[in-house]
Amino acid sequence: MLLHHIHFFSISMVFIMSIFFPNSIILKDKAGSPYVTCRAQRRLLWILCSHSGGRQRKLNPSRLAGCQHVWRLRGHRSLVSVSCSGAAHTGNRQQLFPKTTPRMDDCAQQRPLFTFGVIADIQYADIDDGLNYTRTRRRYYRSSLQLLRNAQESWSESAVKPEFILQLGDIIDGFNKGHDASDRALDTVLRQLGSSPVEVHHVWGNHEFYNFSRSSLLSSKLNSSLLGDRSRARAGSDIYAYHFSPFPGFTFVVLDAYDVSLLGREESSEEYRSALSLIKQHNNNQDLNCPPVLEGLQQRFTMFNGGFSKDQLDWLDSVLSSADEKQQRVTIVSHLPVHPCSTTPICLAWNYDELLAVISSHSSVVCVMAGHDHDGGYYRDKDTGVHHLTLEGVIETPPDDNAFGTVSVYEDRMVLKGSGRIPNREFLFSRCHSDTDDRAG
Ligand SMILES: Nc1ncnc2c1ncn2[C@@H]1O[C@H](COP(=O)(O)OP(=O)(O)O)[C@@H](O)[C@H]1O
Repeated sequence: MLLHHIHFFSISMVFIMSIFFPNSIILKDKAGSPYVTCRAQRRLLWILCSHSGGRQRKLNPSRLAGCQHVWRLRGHRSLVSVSCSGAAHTGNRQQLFPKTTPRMDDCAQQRPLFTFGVIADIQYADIDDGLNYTRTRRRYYRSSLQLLRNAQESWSESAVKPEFILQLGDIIDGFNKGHDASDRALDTVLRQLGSSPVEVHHVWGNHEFYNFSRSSLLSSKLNSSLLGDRSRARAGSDIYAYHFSPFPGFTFVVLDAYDVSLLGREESSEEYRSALSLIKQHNNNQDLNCPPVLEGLQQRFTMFNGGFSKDQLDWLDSVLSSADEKQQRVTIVSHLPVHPCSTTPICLAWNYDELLAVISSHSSVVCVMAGHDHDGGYYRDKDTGVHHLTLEGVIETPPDDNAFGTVSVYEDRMVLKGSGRIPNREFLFSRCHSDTDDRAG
């Protein structure tokens, strides 16, 4: 009964408002679908989402407002049907959006729920260009800062402002350490990143540990875990892993791929000893940065890689269980790629298989994003439907090119708009491998 009253009230409110503010209440797009356009109407939508059906939902007006000024209401072409905000009675947000979504080309016309920026391996240093270890790729240490600037300009000019930026690790290069320039280089890059108000989630890569100890990283601006969900934000005392939810129904988990590693661990620590024992089981070389074999997955056992401890995997397992229950979409973020088909084996996480096992036991994971392999890569896991994206690195991108992406998130997919050498990709959320899966990516 109460629901009917609320429903009637919502229809009446929109009707009355439309008489007084006819142009600001309902606008129609070219297809004739109505938009929510004014603050009052977003507020009304929020009230309905929050209270209808007596269920408090995690939506608030500022989130709605930040969320694009415009909310499309599904399939309702008449004024009265705006009361479809009462669809939130069921607590099912999907009903506010089309169930059948258009293909990628059409997504450009569809308003995303939210967007975010991605960028990897900036590796800034105020030094001349150089080459990678195998001397096959040029590294542009100085101009990587300009490429970051390009990314930010593009994000700040975009019609839909990103909710956040994912910085996928290796923000400054290890060479800074040798020049006693670690702090200066980090300040330079963070100042650039701070020039726009959008929040940045930082992932830690091997170059973070070439420059800083784990404890100093934890107390630095590269620790963005305070932006994460406060309850059970972190995986463990000095493990840098946390999760955050930028939009109802979506969770992002930042992982610490160097939790088990020789990097960032004191030589006297138990963690160092056990990581050393692990790598030595697979790599007999004097120089542990030199891969143990020339081909195959065993190449991953080098000192510039690392892995995930049992504590972190258990924590991830519990985060994903909770996400499964809430039917959320989870994107996992790690510096090291974890699927052998999404990268060259030399860049894989040591115990990538254990992480994949955790992922495959949960229905909520839709995507894994990583950096480290500067050539980038992509693979959709045929068994789980999870998309594994390895983003091309800024550091090996010429100054006249670009390497960043903007991801638009919809109910049933994410669409990566790549800039420069990053290709456009589409990540459908369906779990099972179907005929539509192969066109992803
Ligand atoms: N094949 C290799 N053999 C020996 N050392 C290597 C090899 N590849 C990389 N290294 C060393 O490992 C460290 C990390 O390599 P680097 O190329 O800087 O990593 P990234 O790809 O993350 O930028 C550097 O000190 C580099 O000299």
